[in-house]
Amino acid sequence: MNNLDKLYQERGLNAFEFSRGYAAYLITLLEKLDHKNISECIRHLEEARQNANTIFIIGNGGSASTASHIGNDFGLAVLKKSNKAINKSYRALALTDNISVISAIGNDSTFNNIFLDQLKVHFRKGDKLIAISASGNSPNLVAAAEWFKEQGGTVIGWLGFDGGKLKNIVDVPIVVESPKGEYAPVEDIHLVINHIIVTWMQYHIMHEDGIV
Ligand SMILES: O=C(CO)[C@@H](O)[C@H](O)[C@H](O)[C@H](O)COP(=O)(O)O
Repeated sequence: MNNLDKLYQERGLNAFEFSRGYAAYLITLLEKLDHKNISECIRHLEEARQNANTIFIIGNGGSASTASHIGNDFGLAVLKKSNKAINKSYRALALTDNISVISAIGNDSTFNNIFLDQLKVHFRKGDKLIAISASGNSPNLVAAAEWFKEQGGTVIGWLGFDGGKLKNIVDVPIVVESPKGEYAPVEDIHLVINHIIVTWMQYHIMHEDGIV
């Protein structure tokens, strides 16, 4: 039984109490956030921005939507706040968004290659990869991360539970440590990490541009 099972089953909570208990539990996980590795992640993103490299983002299911969200925020949310004439935004690309390419790879090859094959097309030296996975064990992410590292690229993992296989593959693991199977809080906190990073980037670039 994980913590959410316990919250509902052992305490027999109604919706109001469950909502309050879920929020309180999220706070306990947020308090354990790995700020050292979040700042290390930002250091790699900055390096990519300074050198005009691309940051690829990948994930399945709920984490695919987080990848799309990051692709939007790292690029456009940052551009919005900076001096558009200079355009110092991050070159961020979610590989979850082209259904034509994903369905072709899945249909013609194997679903395990949906990110790997896209990376084979787009990867350039100096690029970075963010792999988002609650379990850390999705085979298509593991295959993409291993190949990316073989090319000399840096891989950052936004992970959950015990970090899974990806924890030992990636260069920078940000693990929302939690009982196996507790997807919802891990996915919630990955979005919080996105917003921490994006908000910091916005201030950082506005500072560079002399706006703040
Ligand atoms: O959103 C959820 C669960 O909250 C699901 O869609 C979940 O993301 C999918 O089962 C994924 O395939 C899980 O993959 P991963 O995060 O463990 O790599």
